[in-house]
Amino acid sequence: MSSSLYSIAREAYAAFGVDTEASLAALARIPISLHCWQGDDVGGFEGDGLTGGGIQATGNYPGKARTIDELRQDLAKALSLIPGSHRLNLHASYADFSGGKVDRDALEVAHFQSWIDWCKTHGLGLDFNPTCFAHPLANDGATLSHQDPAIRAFWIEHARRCRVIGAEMGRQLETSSVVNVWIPDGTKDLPADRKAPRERLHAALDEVFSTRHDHLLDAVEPKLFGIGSESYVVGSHEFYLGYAVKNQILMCLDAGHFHPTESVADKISSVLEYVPEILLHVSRGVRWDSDHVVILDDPTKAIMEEVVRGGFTARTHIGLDFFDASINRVAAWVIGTRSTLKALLMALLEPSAQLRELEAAGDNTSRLALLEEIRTLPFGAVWEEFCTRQSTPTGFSWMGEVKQYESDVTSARR
Ligand SMILES: C[C@H](O)[C@H](O)[C@@H](O)C(=O)CO
Ligand SMILES: [Mn+2]
Repeated sequence: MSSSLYSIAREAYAAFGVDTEASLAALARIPISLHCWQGDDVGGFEGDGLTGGGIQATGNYPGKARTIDELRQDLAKALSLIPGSHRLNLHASYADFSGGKVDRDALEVAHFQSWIDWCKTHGLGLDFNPTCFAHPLANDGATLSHQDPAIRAFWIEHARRCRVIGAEMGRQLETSSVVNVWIPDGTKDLPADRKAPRERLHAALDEVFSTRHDHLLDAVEPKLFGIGSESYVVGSHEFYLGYAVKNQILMCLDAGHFHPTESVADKISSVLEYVPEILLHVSRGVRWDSDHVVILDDPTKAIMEEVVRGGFTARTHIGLDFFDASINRVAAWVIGTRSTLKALLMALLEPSAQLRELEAAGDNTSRLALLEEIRTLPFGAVWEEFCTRQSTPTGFSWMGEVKQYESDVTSARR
């Protein structure tokens, strides 16, 4: 039964022409892809952890997952506290090596079958990523654009295999897998030659993407700068936007990968003019691409407003990309995913028809007034109703469950 608070909220939104029931139904249909790498600080199961390659997890909060079983247990806990039906986003470095370890250019579906089975059991779709970092052959700061053809070939083979694996994940789970290519390639200081690495990357990507697979959605992820690639990133925005448009694949927009004064929200309708679909990496950069846990902040709200206002929900794949090792990792997943969902729900509760009418009539005064007025509508009651209907904890009560889990499970990990 709906709460009396929700009934009041429903009336309040109805006064603005908003049907909260339709918004709740729409939210329930939007999956968020939870990134496995928040659970263990991007460590993976190859044994070497996060080394080299342009990303960095900071913090040493106790209790990180050390094995596949622990990571799955933590993910299941987080998912039980997040309303809705979601997906898992897996990196290749999280392969199941129980049958024997292989290098990345020899990975096969068999190394991910237990993940596919786990996702099936938990009703999750599965997305995938080649891992082109934290590997001796990535230590030069170059992978797919490496000047050594043998090293380039290694990474081409890895990415090619990841697409085969992703397609099989999509086939078995009956929901296409988004396979996103991000590479750390770039230089710390000013390069003498910006052109040659980009030519090599272009040719390498053409090899990676040369085979068509069903049940697979290819995505490429650009970046402004990274650790060790402060002066030059081979896979820049212009590079990948051109590549995605030319090949009609997905462009990944990571909220931390632009200059801090740029609006990622503003890019969505531009990019979707030219590519069929996009992948979002919802993140929170603090001064730089720091990958802080997503919160209900203005940039996140603006991104979701654009997705909803543009009618882009079916063409947008929403993934998370943060890794904070300084707080409870299960809580980090829950905070970031619930905040992303809240931003989406807020966008779905906008009186969009009224706002468009005012804009079309040139009444920009009323448009601004209305946008300000709806900020104080009783959003919280609609969110709580969503949590209740999805049988997940309302309010702050989920944190008690994380604390209990910490004391029962993760605190014993050393
Ligand atoms: C682990 C991810 O692939 C990585 O975070 C990438 O998506 C990225 O954003 C690198 O800055
Ligand atoms: Mn990213």
